[in-house]
Amino acid sequence: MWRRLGFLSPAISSSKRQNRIPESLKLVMLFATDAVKDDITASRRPFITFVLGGPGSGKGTQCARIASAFGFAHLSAGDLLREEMSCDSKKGKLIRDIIMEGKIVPSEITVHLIKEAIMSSSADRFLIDGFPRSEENRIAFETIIGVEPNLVLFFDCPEEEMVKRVLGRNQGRIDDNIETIKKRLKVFEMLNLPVINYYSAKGKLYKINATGTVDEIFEKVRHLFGSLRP
Ligand SMILES: Nc1ncnc2c1ncn2[C@@H]1O[C@H](COP(=O)(O)OP(=O)(O)OP(=O)(O)O)[C@@H](O)[C@H]1O
Ligand SMILES: Nc1ccn([C@@H]2O[C@H](COP(=O)(O)O)[C@@H](O)[C@H]2O)c(=O)n1
Ligand SMILES: [Mg+2]
Repeated sequence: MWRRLGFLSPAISSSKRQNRIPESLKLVMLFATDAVKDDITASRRPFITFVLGGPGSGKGTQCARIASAFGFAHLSAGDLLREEMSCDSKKGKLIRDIIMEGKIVPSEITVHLIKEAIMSSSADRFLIDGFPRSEENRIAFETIIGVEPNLVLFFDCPEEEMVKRVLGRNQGRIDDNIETIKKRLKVFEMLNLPVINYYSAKGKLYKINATGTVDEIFEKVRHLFGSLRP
C-alpha cells in the first residue's frame, strides 16, 4: 500500500554544497525568538503536511482534492510567491527574476509569506505545497515557525511525464516554457531531493507513484489520509 521511501541515490553527493546558510538568513534565525514562534504555536499546534515533487508532478492538483475531501487549508508556496511577484515593488521584481530562472527565492521571503497565511487562517490542518524546496527552506521554516511537519508527501513522477504536463498546463505561467522547465528539473534534483531524503530518514516521508490518472493517484492519497487521525 504505502511505501516509506528508502534512500534515494541520484545527485545527493553535491547536496552538502547546497546546505550553506546565507548570512541574511542567519540573522533572521538569530532573531527568531520563542516569542515570534509563539505567534503560531501558542494557541494551537496545527497538523502540517509538506507536499513535494518535481515540476508538474501533480502537487497542486492532488492538494485541491485532499483539501476538499479532508478539510485541509491548501497553501501553495509558488502561488504565494506569484501573488507577491505581481506587486510593483523591488521584492516583486526579485521574485519574478528568480522564478523565470527556475531558482529558489530566499527562504526568509517564502517562510514569511507562509507564516502570514497560516496566521490569517483558522484552519487546524495545512497542506504546504511546493515547500521546502531546499535544505535552506527547511531550516528556515523550522527556525522561524518553530514546528516540524507531521507528514511529508512526495509525488514521484518520471521527468518525461512532468515535462509533458507542464507544457500542456496552459495557465500563462512565466516559468512554463521548456528552457525554464529544464532548469527547474535540475534545481529539483540538486536542492529538493536532499530534503526528501532528510524526511525519509526521519520516517516522515510517504512516496506516491504519480503516474496514472488524477483519480487513480487520488485513490492512493485518499487511502493515506483516511488512515490518519490529524
Ligand atoms: N495525473 C495526471 N495526469 C495528467 N495530467 C495531470 C495529472 N495531474 C495533474 N495533471 C495536469 O498536469 C499539469 C501540472 O499539474 P499541477 O499543476 O498539479 O503540478 P504541480 O506539481 O503543482 O506543478 P508545479 O510545481 O509546476 O506547480 C496541470 O495541467 C494538471 O491539470
Ligand atoms: N519553496 C518555494 C516554492 C517555489 N519557489 C519558486 O516558485 C516557482 C514555482 O513554484 P511551483 O511550486 O508553483 O512550481 C519555483 O520554480 C521557484 O522559482 C521557490 O523559490 N521556493
Ligand atoms: Mg503547483
